[in-house]
Amino acid sequence: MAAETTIILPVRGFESGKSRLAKILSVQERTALNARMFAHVFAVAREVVGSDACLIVSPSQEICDLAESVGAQGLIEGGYGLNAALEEARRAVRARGSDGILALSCDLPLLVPADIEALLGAAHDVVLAPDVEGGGTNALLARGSAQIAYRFGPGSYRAHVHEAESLGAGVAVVNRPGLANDLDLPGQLSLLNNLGGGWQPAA
Ligand SMILES: Nc1nc2c(ncn2[C@@H]2O[C@H](COP(=O)(O)OP(=O)(O)OP(=O)(O)O)[C@@H](O)[C@H]2O)c(=O)[nH]1
Ligand SMILES: O=C(O)[C@H](O)COP(=O)(O)O
Repeated sequence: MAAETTIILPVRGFESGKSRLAKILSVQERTALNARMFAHVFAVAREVVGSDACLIVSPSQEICDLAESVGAQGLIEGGYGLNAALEEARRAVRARGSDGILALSCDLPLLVPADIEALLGAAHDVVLAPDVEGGGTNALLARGSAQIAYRFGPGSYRAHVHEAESLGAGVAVVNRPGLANDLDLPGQLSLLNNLGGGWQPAA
């Protein structure tokens, strides 16, 4: 039977992601950091919906192989950035009949299962989790025919609200620490204290 909600996890190659941290972390350190954050978010997603309701979209064969080794679906993207990758993933998910599609960022060190459950429990067609500043979108759940265009990039939260309003879809907003605190900048590295070791910068 098709899953009620499928979670799409978009992830850049571990070596290339989090380029805004390149001034303070080496490529090896950023690789470890990205791998650690992905492992965390993926584990939480699997705990809530199960591996077979997770689709990882990435330019990295290694990451897709990793996803498939634990029963999730891996999809290699065509290479045109985050929004295009998510659209490709959404087509794949819809082809298998899932009703709800949750696009979830993989840079959320504080994420816990109750965060995803809060998104799934919101009774609206479009459910958004903005970042702490209200600029970006860290999670976007769209149900049924309310499949709004992905507008990730600067100001994406307002853009997603606008897309939903244009479609006449009801919007719920979920504000929780685990969803709002994405890690982008050096000043946010302390968020990683929530995770175990494996990413620490060299002394
Ligand atoms: N598949 C895929 N995922 C992406 C792409 N760009 C960003 N992501 C993922 O989208 C989520 C949010 O991305 P950002 O906060 O922009 O992270 P980032 O691109 O690694 O960070 P910067 O390089 O500092 O901009 C993370 O899970 C990223 O891995 C892309 O082109 N393709
Ligand atoms: O809304 C977005 O585009 C993504 O969450 C990434 O935003 P960020 O680069 O501010 O993390």
